[in-house]
Amino acid sequence: MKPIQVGLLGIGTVGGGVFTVLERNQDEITRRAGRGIRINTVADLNVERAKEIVKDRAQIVNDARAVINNPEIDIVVELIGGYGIAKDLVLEAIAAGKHVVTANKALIAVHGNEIFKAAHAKGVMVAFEAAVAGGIPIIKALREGLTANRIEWIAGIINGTTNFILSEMRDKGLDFATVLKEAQRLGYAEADPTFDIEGVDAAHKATIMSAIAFGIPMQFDKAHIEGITKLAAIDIRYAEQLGYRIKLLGIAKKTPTGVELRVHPTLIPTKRLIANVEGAMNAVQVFGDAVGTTLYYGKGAGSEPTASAVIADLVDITRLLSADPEHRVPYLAFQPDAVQNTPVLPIGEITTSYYLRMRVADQAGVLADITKILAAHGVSIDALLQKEADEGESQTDLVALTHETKEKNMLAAIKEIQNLKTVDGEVVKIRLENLS
Ligand SMILES: NC(=O)c1ccc[n+]([C@@H]2O[C@H](COP(=O)([O-])OP(=O)(O)OC[C@H]3O[C@@H](n4cnc5c(N)ncnc54)[C@H](O)[C@@H]3O)[C@@H](O)[C@H]2O)c1
Ligand SMILES: N[C@@H](CCO)C(=O)O
Ligand code: NA
Repeated sequence: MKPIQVGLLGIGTVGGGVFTVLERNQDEITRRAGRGIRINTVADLNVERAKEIVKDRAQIVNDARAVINNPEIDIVVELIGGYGIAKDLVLEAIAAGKHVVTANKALIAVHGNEIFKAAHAKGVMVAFEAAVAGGIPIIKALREGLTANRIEWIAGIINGTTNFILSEMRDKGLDFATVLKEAQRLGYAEADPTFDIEGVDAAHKATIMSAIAFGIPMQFDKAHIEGITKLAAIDIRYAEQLGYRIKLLGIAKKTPTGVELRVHPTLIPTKRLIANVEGAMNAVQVFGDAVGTTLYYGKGAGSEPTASAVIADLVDITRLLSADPEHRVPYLAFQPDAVQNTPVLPIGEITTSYYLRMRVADQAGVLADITKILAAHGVSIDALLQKEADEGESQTDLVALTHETKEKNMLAAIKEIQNLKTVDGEVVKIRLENLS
């Protein structure tokens, strides 16, 4: 089948990521979508910069309307940002019968009601997973995974810039202005960083989540918004002493009389998982009456993490356009004819790190014998812990952490180590995963 044709409006940070990831993973994405997804045309005011990424693999134009008016294009992806020209272009794309994907939280939070009305009238889809918490699939979780629940509340660290500022101020004692500059340098901040530090960006995202969780229109103008600019370092320290951490939270809560929609610095008990979300990471905690608490964590910004969410929307739309139910909701997430017979590896072939504990003679040369055996099997040591032998004992515990190695190499090394006269009994082996 002919690939679905996509027009990309804006190839900056996110657009560049979309182009790159779509190309890099095109085989896997096609196996999931049931159809190729091809960027037909890219529109950007900066054609020269666009060329550096696109080369000759798609058409490049400087006029976004040339994309919207192109009858070949099925889906328009808006990655320009802001509520100005982006709003006009999205409405025009809808009027032209295109499905729309956007990462633009400001646009959806402020003009979403109008946009959805137009899309409904035209029978087209508008998807915006990238607009909230970037790469974290929180829209999908709320819209699909949690549909059995009455959602009672949502609380999220949904602005990476401010979380980075608060973490760095606390851990390194740096001042606000220095850390904000660093956040801008790292590309976390909005074009206008007051949106980040004054809580506006978080309020855009909280507004979108409240609408999806409670089935209400977007009401950004009703959100209560406080940023972190008035937060004093002394209060961060006092809160720590009392067992709390201060985070900028976006909160949406259903009450019998209405919905709370608010963004402000908030004390959270330090022992909560979400209190330990540091740096530019995002996390959203959702409480549903049936499921209880669920927590979603990941990168809320950046080129490829955000592209990950944009492309997921492209796959969703491509699947939904399929006439055949089996292709719309593939049982194994990959299309039935694209499931591959990749083998599950026997345990000897897996790769991991290890914690090893052995009982060894407390004498010179033992450690050298053991490290020699490990090296001969290609196992390298990450850390060693050798306890002093207890009073009157001739043996002691030796504990080692290894770098990653194949299990069969580890087992061969352990067998030889156990054969050493200076090693007593079996080597205790526990696998270690860094999960970073
Ligand atoms: N950067 C992130 O981490 C991130 C994360 C989540 C959501 N978003 C959202 O994604 C959107 C894009 O953000 P970005 O960081 O990629 O911005 P960016 O500034 O890097 O890219 C925007 C691109 O649009 C182009 N552009 C501007 N006006 C145009 C016009 N009239 N026609 C065609 N092209 C035009 C610019 O030349 C630029 O290349 C924004 O809505 C932003 O809020 C960004
Ligand atoms: N400026 C935003 C980018 C992602 O939406 C942030 O810091 O989280
Ligand atoms: Na998301």
